[in-house]
Amino acid sequence: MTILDKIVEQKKTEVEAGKARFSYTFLEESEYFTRQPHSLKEFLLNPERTGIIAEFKRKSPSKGIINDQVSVEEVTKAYNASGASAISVLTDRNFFMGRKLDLTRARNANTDVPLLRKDFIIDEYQIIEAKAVGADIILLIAAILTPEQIKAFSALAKSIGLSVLLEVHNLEELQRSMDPNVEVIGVNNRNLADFTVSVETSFALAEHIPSDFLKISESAISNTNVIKKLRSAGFNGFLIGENFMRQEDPGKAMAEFVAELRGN
Ligand SMILES: O=C(O)c1ccccc1NCC(=O)[C@H](O)[C@H](O)COP(=O)(O)O
Repeated sequence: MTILDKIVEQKKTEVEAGKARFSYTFLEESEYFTRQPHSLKEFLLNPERTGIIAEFKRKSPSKGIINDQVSVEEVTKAYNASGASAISVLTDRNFFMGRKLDLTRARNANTDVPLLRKDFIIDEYQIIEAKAVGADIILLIAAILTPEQIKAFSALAKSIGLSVLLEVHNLEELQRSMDPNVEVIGVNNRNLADFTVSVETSFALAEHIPSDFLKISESAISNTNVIKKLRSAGFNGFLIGENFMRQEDPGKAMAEFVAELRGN
C-alpha cells in the first residue's frame, strides 16, 4: 500500500464523519458560501503577480515536520504581500498537520488573493466544504480519481464558482483527465507513490499540455533559475511549499526569492 493509498483510505473515513456531523445545508449556510471566489486563471495572468502559488505546509509524509512554529495569518499575509498569484493551504490533518480552520484563517487575513484548498478530494462533499471554509480553488489529483469523477467534480466546482487545479504526474494521467471545465493543469514533480522528485517531469510533460490550459509546475522548486527555465517552457505558475516553509520566517524567504527572481 503506497502513502497515497493510505491517505485515500483515511479520507473516506474523514468524509463520512464530516457528512454525519455537518449537512450540505449547514455548509451552504456558511458566511463564505455566498462570496464570489477569485479566479486562479485571472491571478496567474496578472503581470503584477509572480506566478508563485506559495504553500502553507507544516508537515509532509516525505519530510516529517517542516515548520510547526509559524502563524498561518502572518505567513499567508507575507506571501500575498510578496506577490503570490495564489496561496495553497494544506487542510489535511492526519498526514500534513493542517486544518480546515487554517484555510478560514488565511481567508480572513487575505481577501484579495485566491486560496487553494490543498487536500485529497475524493467526494463532492469536500468541494462544497472547500467553498464553505473560504477557498477559491480545489485540487483534483488524477492519480486518485477516475475520468468520470474528474468530469463530475470539475463541473460541480465550476457551478459554484471555484477554480480547479488538475494535478497530473505522467502522460497517461494527463491524457485521460483533461476536461473542458478545467482551466489550469499542474504537473507534480513529486511522485506521490514513492516520493521521488524531478523537475524534469514538468519539462517532459509541457509539450503535451494543450495551449488552452494554463500550466503549473508543482513541488521541489528551490531556486529562481528553475523558474526562469520553466517559464521558457511555457509554465505560468509554480507551486512552492517546503523551500519557504523550511525557513524560520517563510514570508521573508518568499520576499527574498521574489527579489532575486525580479533581479533586484
Ligand atoms: O509532500 C509530500 O510528502 C506529499 C506526500 C504525499 C502526497 C502529497 C505530498 N505533497 C503535496 C505536494 O505535492 C506539495 O505539498 C506541493 O506541490 C509543494 O511541494 P514542495 O515545494 O516540494 O513542498
